[in-house]
Amino acid sequence: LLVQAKVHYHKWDISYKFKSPDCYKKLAVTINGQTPGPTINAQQGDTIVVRVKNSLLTENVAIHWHGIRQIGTPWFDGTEGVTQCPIVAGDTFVYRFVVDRAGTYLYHAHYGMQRSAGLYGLIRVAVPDGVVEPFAYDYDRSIILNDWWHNSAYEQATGLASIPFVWVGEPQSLLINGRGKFNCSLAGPTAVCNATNPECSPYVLTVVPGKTYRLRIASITSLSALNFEIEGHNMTVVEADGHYVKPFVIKNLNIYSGETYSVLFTADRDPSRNYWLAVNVISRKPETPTGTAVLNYYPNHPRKSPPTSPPVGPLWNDTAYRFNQSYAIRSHPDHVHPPPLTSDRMIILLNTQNRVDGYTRWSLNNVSFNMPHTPYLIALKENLRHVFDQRPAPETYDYRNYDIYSVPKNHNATTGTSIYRLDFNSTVDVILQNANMIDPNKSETHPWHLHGHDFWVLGYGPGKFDPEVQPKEYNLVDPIMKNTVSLHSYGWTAIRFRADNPGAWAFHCHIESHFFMGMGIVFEEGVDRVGELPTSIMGCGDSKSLRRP
Ligand SMILES: O=C1O[C@H]([C@@H](O)CO)C(O)=C1O
Repeated sequence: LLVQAKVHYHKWDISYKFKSPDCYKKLAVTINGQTPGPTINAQQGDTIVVRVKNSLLTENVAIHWHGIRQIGTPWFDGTEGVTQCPIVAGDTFVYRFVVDRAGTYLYHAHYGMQRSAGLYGLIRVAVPDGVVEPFAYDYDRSIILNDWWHNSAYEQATGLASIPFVWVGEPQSLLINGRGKFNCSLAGPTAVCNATNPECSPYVLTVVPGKTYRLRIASITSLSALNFEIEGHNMTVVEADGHYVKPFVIKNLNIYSGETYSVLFTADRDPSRNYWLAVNVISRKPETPTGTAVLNYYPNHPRKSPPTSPPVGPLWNDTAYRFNQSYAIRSHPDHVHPPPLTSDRMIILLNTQNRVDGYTRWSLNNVSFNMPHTPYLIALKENLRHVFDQRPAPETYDYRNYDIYSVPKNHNATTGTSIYRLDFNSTVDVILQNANMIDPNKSETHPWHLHGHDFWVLGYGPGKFDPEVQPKEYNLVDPIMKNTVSLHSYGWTAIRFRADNPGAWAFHCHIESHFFMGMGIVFEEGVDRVGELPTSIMGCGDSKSLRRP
């Protein structure tokens, strides 16, 4: 039987609109007038075509399809500066790619700090007809989590790139499916804040007593690590970043920016009342109120407030709690993709906060990433060698002598444009090593996202990674595959992947401001195998002359 893969056509108009997702009116980047944008629904093997019209008037845009590997279409990854030139104001750009694996994914802006302005949404890919998932449920629902600021992404970016440095600070609100609640009495005299605006009425998830729900939960926060809890209901985790998980039961879920999970829960509590869905900030000292939505037991009134106060989540600084949930995630026994038992290369990346010429930056092995504005993919394929530093980026750091628990002895670093060139089809290990920041007694959590691949998560641990010791404890039996993984405070995380997808791929901290401040690198593999680049990705920097109509 030949099953015809479908092609889904979407027409998106990107524009600024006044929005009040948390009751406070501000400018947001919207898709067809909405933030979050429309959900893309498809089936494994389908093709997605998105015709993006940039109607921002004075601002460029690019859209990344987060978790979609872009096999054979590295030019449609949507990463400005790496895989394409920005889509300039007034232009239309067509993305076309295959969603080759069922699961829950995201899309979002990948240009400057634009994502923080509201351009984001979900991609839900169903299994092929006749394929049965390793768990059962009655209904399938989505939850997209975000953090929200009242100043603009421009103001934030300018502060981060200024001397003196102006940090973005904690978000004003946490949003569940694009809705939050700011306390309007705290809004300044010139602000427009209306607590009864229907745009900021809480999201309501209505459930039928006795039924089991699959919740696809995604976090697209700009800064915050979150903890998600359904008051009074345990959850069973079954999927992470598009891979089936050995089911495990939790009271609440730690979710880092760029991660997606599916959890199951059954509406089996006292049906005479409603309950809270709650998100709380973890791993940074919370200054943002709990984000809430309503779990509405049918037939109670959806606006009937739960009689309790919302869950407050775990202690924000309980690092052991977060490590333990990370350790608990294993591949589903019937869906293990065993990793190669050895690797060809080990890259160790020390993550530090630094100063470069007085600016506050983040670095890997003392190099802070500076994106050239001729995209790497074009520079590599067309052999434009002057576009970026051709010397290899640093492979490791002085791990024998570096004290990860102290403020750096010398916090000065340099900026760089060099990349990591990988042998095609080789197996690569990357060790992320966390450390103390410039201020004493401070090491934050960083969610790292790899484009173009899934990786095996071989291990996490507190303290310093020693290449002679920790690899002996890797999980080579049933490690989960992911595209985003957390690096915990003062800890290390080890991942392994096959460099089998020709292209140029970003690997970076998913905290919007941290990537902006240089916390990322680029991998290249098999670029000689990349087919002819579409000229639609060209036109900026040194690719100007390459763009043909
Ligand atoms: O990059 C950052 O800067 C601040 C702080 O270190 C200085 O204000 C913070 O928490 C970051 O993650």
